[in-house]
Amino acid sequence: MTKKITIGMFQTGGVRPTWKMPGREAEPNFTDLGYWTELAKKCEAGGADFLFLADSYGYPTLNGSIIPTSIERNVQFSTVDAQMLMSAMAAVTSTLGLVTTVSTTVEKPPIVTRQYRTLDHLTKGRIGWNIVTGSGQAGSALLFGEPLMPHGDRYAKADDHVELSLKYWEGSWQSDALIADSASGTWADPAKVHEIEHDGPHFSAKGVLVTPPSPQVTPTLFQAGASEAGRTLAAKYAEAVFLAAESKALAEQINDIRRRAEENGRGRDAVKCLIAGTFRVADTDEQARAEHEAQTEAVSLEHAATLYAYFTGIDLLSLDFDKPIPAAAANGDNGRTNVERFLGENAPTVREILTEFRANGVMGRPYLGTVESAVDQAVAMLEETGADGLLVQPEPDGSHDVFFEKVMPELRRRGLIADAPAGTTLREHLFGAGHKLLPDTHPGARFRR
Ligand SMILES: Cc1cc2nc3c(=O)[nH]c(=O)nc-3n(C[C@H](O)[C@H](O)[C@H](O)COP(=O)(O)O)c2cc1C
Repeated sequence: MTKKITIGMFQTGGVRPTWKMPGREAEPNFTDLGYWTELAKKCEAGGADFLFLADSYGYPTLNGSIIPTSIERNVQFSTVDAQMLMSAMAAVTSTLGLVTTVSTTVEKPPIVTRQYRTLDHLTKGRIGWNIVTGSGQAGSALLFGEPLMPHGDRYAKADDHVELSLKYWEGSWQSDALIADSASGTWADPAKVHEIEHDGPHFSAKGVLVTPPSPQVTPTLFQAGASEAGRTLAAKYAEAVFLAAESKALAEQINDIRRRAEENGRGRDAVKCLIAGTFRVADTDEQARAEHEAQTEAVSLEHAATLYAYFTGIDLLSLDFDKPIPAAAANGDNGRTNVERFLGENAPTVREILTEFRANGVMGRPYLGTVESAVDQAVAMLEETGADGLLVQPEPDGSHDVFFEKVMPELRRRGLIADAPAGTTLREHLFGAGHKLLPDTHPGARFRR
């Protein structure tokens, strides 16, 4: 492989696993600002293109109540608000892209557009929005006191949300509307600041985004959620997608997104496809395997089932372990990616799904072995799937230390990493210097005045 790859670092706003590691309990954790600023500094020093903080209001529920294991073992449970961390991380970095999630099901366009525009200013163009309809939907719906929205409606709402958000970002201000002339006391030209109008199936508005244009105008748009409807949304709006599955399924998803992006007039390369990558390296292949097995052993069946219920609303423990998920259980309105992943011709049994979730969660099999062999596996995965880069998962203690100390130098040695991220904005890191704004082929461009 010769092309340069994009490297994003994955974290959640959740608890760092050191709380349950004897001797490490007292280390700074997710409620310490210093933990987050150090993390951002390390990612920048290590040469990553961006740091992504996943986020959701959801938590694991079944039958209308939180699952006690979630609370007791902290399975997708305690987090802080990831977006609140972004400006602190921006203050201690100067090139690192910063990406976080806001769900289109939960937050409204005027809030989302103002938040991300503010962050785009504060980061000088390094912010990205991960658009999701939201994992842990059942919990999120209960929390907000709303019925669980049908899956298709959630994605229709997401489409409407993004369209209105793009109108605010691209259509409110002409690029030369801001005057800020102290002599005449003129802030902005009223003829060049526009009230946008929107009358969609889920959102209606007539208004102005009052925050002036920021370096990227529209933040770099990411998307996660690989169901059929999720891929449709990605092919229409996303500039980068986060994906996690087995190699064959990933190749199909990536090909599908690229084909649809092309059909939408955006071109096959308009969407950077980034795959979740977990590295588990040790001095020998055997040692890496043994360590991974020991970590898997430490995950109980209840833990794995709680995690699965969070993403899908399905209680695997109530099903026949020796059969695949029955069709009746598979048709729910929670997240679909981790249901669709285990259906079809060679569908695994419930027992096999639980085994997979104990070992690898939603992120797929790790690249396991010595540094060289783990990087070989990652490169093979990139080649087989045609992906553009990796979204690197944390290590068992929640850090990325081994990745930056060992894996990144090996990727560099193989010529897969650029010397430094391109340009100054996140969009340029992904698409090259000069690509600060949405391209003209993006649907958001038609709202420009
Ligand atoms: C690498 C990766 C990161 C993700 N990050 C988030 C996130 O931060 N918040 C969230 O709600 N969903 C996230 N998701 C996607 C959810 O799993 C998805 O929104 C959910 O499954 C619903 O979409 P679906 O029905 O298309 O699966 C992520 C997925 C992947 C693969």
